[in-house]
Amino acid sequence: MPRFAANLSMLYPELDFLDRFEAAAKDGFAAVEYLFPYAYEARELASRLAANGLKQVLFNGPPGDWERGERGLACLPGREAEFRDGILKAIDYAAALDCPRIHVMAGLVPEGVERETVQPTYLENLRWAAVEAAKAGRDVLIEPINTRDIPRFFLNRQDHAHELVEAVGALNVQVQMDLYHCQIVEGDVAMKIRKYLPTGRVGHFQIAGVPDRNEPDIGELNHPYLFEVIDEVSAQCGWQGWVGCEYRPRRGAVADGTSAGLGWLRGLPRAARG
Ligand SMILES: O=C(O)C(=O)[C@@H](O)CO
Ligand SMILES: [Mg+2]
Repeated sequence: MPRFAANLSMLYPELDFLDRFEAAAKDGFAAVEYLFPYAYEARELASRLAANGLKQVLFNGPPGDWERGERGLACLPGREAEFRDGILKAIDYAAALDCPRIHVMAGLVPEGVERETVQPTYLENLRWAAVEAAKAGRDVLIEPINTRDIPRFFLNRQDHAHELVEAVGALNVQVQMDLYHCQIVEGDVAMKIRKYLPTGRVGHFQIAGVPDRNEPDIGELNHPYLFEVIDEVSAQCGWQGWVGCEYRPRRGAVADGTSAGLGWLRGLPRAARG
């Protein structure tokens, strides 16, 4: 089975953020990811990781003004200086948390502007981020996201993400393949895993039930089958990454907490949470 990381931005909403580390470890996770570390001192987060024997495997660069709806700066002409400051801050956090990857959110295509118009800005920003991250020994990830959840998001499809990674041409730029978004936008998920994982350009997976982003055993995707596909292809190509559990608990959220909804994980053959 693949190795699973708990997404602490979505799992354990019944707990304060800093208490979610212990909860994930108690549920058997060996790794965590979350959206943003910036509201906390890096040393506080590092001590939570260490106290609970957890690895940090992913977080996002600063997204711009999240409360006002911004979802990344990478494709926004005129925001390059802010983008660069954010990437440098993220690299500092990644060093302090010993986190190998940073997800750089693409941002929204401005109203009335064509996607192609902002692509040069996106590529230029990614190239710059790749160089800075490489100096610090980190990978930069880009993630196609569906437009039902984030209308006008610049990057929606796996093929576009892989074209952009090729265009940047840096070994430390990879695709964050979120199977939830992939199913909503384009489907044919198993074949896309088979197509893209052997390229060495997939840095991380994420999962959630489709369509409602709840536990992976709710909805239209057959995750045990997809995990077998990831296992089979990984065995052939040597992929050793993580699968982030990025869903909003439905089964356990109210009565018993997130743990009660983890039956899908406990039920997997040779369940590997770390
Ligand atoms: O929404 C997702 O999917 C993510 O992985 C986030 O990092 C983007 O907000
Ligand atoms: Mg995701």
